[in-house]
Amino acid sequence: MKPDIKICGLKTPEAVDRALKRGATHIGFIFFEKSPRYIEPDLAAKLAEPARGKAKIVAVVVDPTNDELDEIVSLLKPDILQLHGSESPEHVLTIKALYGLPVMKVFSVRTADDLKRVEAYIGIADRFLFDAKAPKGSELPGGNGISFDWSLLGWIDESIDYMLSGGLNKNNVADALASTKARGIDVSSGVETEPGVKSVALIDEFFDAVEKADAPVMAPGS
Ligand SMILES: O=C(O)c1ccccc1N[C@@H]1O[C@H](COP(=O)(O)O)[C@@H](O)[C@H]1O
Repeated sequence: MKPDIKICGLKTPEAVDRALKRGATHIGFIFFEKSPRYIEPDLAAKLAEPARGKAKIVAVVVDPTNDELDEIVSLLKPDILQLHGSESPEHVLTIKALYGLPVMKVFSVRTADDLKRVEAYIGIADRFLFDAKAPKGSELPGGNGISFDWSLLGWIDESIDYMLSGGLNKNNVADALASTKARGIDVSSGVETEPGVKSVALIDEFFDAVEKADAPVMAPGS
C-alpha cells in the first residue's frame, strides 16, 4: 500500500506546489514561534489554498492555548491538528471536542520508555506520529533532522495507525518504510538546504526515493 507522505514546515508557494504535484497526501505548517519554519496563520491560509481537497492540511502546534488554536483554526481551516508537545489525553479530548478536528498525537522517542504512554492515547488520538526526541540544548521539539531507533516501534500493533518522522531523507526513507509498519512518513529537514529553506529539487528526490521503494521488484528477464 502506498504510504501517506507529509511534507512539513512549508513556507513558500513553490514548495507547496511541488509537494502537491508530486502527490503529497499531507502538507504541514508550523505554529511554533522559535522554529525557523514558523509561519503566521494568515500566510499559511493563503499558501494552503491550492491544497484544499487535494492534500490534508496539517497545523502543527506545541502545547497550544485555546486562543492560539482559535486563531489557527479560524484562519487556516486545517484538516488535522498535529499536537507536538506534552498534551495529556484529557487535553487531546478537550481539543477534539472544541474544534471537531482529527488529532495526530506526537510521541518524541529516544528510548523504549518514551513509548510507555502510547496506550493512554489509544481511542483518543486519531493517529500517532513517532518522531525523534530533540537533542539536549535544542529549542525545537521537532524538526531537528535526527532519527531514532525504529526497532523500538516493533511492539506496536498493526492496527495502530501511525506516521513516522525524524531525520527522514532520500537516503533512509526506503529503509524506514521497510523496517516499520508506518502508514505514513513525514519529512521536514530532509528536504531543506538549510533550516526553514525547502528545496524543490530535494522534494523531488524524496518522492523519487519513496516511489522507488514502493515499486514492485521485477524478476530477471520479466
Ligand atoms: O519543524 C519544526 O521546526 C517543528 C517545530 C515544532 C514542532 C515540530 C516541528 N517539526 C516536526 O518535526 C518532525 C520531523 O522533522 P525533521 O524531518 O526531522 O526535520 C515533523 O513531524 C515536523 O512536523
